[in-house]
Amino acid sequence: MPFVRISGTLLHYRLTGPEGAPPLVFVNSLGTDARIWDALIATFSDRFRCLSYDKRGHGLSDAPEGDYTLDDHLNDLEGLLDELRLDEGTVIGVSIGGLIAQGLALRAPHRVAALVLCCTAPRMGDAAMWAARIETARSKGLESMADPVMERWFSPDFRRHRPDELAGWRNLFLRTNPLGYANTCATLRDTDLGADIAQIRAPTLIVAGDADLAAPVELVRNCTAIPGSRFEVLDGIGHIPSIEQPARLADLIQDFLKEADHG
Ligand SMILES: O=C(O)CC1=CCC(=O)O1
Repeated sequence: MPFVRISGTLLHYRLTGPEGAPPLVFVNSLGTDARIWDALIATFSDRFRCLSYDKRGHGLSDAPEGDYTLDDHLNDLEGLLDELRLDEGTVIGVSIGGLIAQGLALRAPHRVAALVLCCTAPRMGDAAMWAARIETARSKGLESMADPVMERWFSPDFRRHRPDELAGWRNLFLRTNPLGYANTCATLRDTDLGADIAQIRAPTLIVAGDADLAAPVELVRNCTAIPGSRFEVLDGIGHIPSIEQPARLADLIQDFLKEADHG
């Protein structure tokens, strides 16, 4: 069954690939669900055990009431890994998913063989910006945000040339539970790992997109405080490289895993 209850919260997950193969764990961004990883997982699931899940407040997972903390997300992820008996893996996160990945590497380093941080930073946005988004989501829902969010997620080229995909991902955003969305914005409002990430010892690949308006290249560069990390910029790509250019992202991850001796 692709559902599991962690401390009362129902989480939806997908697990593919050979049993016993090295795990890849995928963590989604705000306003999306596990489907953003499908194309990438298709290229890895012949030789890796691939876990993706809808983080709380998103997709088919529960959207509990109240502001979510980084620890809530980490408890969910560690609970899921325990339940599926995945002791250690490469954790690949985008945006808030990358923040959760950094949090896991700090809280449970033994579980993180390597990190892939896409379009993320130790601190994203500021408190006032997240407070405004929380207020809008709670009082009016997500409709009024959909167009600006698509501009932040996707490059101008993607929006111009791939209108059906744009419409589909917009639908995904609009079908997100507004309260789950707002409660997740609270995690972003309250989390700053800037003083901590220099302690991370996992081999780390950092990926930015030069057309990303949500996490501009210079913001993502803050992740390079992780010692020994490798920083790559994908040209012409927005905030969700696993959707816009999964093959280019897969190549970067494959090279990195080989170098880190995990592939
Ligand atoms: O601005 C957006 O909606 C994109 C985003 C910020 C944090 C996250 O996970 O996605």
